[in-house]
Amino acid sequence: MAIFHYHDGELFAENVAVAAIAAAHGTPAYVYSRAALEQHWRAFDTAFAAQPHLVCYAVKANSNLAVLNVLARLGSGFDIVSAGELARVLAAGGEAERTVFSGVGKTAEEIAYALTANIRCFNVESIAELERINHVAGEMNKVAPVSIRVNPDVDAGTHPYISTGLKENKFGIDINLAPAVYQQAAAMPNLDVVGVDCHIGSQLTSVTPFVDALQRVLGLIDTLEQQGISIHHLDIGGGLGIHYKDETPPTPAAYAAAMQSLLQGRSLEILLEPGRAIAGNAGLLVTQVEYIKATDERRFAIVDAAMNDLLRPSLYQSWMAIDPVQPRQSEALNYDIVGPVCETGDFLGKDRSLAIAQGDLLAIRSAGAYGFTMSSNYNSRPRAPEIMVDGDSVTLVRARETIESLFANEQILQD
Ligand SMILES: Cc1ncc(COP(=O)(O)O)c(C=O)c1O
Ligand SMILES: N[C@@H](CCCC[NH3+])C(=O)O
Repeated sequence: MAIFHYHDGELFAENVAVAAIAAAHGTPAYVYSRAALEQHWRAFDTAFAAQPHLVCYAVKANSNLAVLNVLARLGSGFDIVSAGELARVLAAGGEAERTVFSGVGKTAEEIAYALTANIRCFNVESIAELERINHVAGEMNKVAPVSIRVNPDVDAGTHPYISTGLKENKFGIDINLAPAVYQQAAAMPNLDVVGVDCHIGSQLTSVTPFVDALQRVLGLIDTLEQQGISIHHLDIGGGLGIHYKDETPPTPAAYAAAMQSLLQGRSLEILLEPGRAIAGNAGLLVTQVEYIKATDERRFAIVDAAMNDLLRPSLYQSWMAIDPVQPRQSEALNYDIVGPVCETGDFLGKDRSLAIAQGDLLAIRSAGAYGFTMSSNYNSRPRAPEIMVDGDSVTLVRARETIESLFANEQILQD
């Protein structure tokens, strides 16, 4: 049985009617499925079972403590990009020793915090960052485990805003320059070179760019071996796409098979950093139609969720499925699904054929990744609650923000 499915004419999350969740917690609201999170994480873990590996879930996709805790209980590692994400992992019961620290802009404070926590590895993105980590580790009398994120100059074939492995992107170190940078790193007294890292982009729907990148990275590892630098782990990043509309991304098993065909005979531990493929289709955003408004040009369904709740359609023109929670039999008409925010770009879907009326609930699908984590308070809108379904049980895992909390840290001048 699909985890989000229709039964008796209404949408369910596991064994719970989405309309019942909306009635209890209001809208807009994020709804996650524990079973889906577990199933998606296990799909990666099982696919790579043939070799030493660690699935390091990319926290940025969905960093709710309950989500991180569900994955930590399975033995997940984590990929973080800030001190805040590390603090979340630790608060959720995850282990720093199973956590890698990515990102181009780590501050000295973040590096010190990660070293104190005993992080598994820093994925380093520049020479200046290597120098900073070496310096901070030295001051703390520590040796920092590092791997260098290399940029293999591979076209991931995805949206330009989420492609990261091209020379023109800010990420990583040019793979052609990497041997010299590894020599520099190896000579720094407070660094321990343990790995190579590569992440080429997000929402990839073909294995070809992954395979191309892996071939280049394995060539680098061979070069490094010849230069006396031995590599313990290879972090192949995240990026595997999901089904939003008509994509047919490779399954984790197909992805693993393609990668493993190149890895045979090598004694490398493989680290993975999937985010979207674990959390994306484990969540939806439920929203209510506030008004129907027709002009000469278009028909709008104005809903109570907006770009501040779910930015992907506005930011990337992403298409996300929008389904009625309790479908009607009436005639379907074309609607633009828009929010109350004062921006023309505030839309969740355009030209959608739907049979709906004022007051109806809609589910925006595939919203478990890069949904809540990219939300904001724009237009002074409190952030939506997050709710985890587990079989028959429903837990509010983050309460709806209150209006007072929006300005609790502000103050007015005294005179
Ligand atoms: C370094 C790094 N690792 C992992 C991820 C997770 O990517 P995805 O959610 O596409 O699997 C990202 C985001 O693209 C990233 O920048
Ligand atoms: N936020 C993006 C993905 C960015 C990946 C982060 N490295 C999305 O929603 O598709």
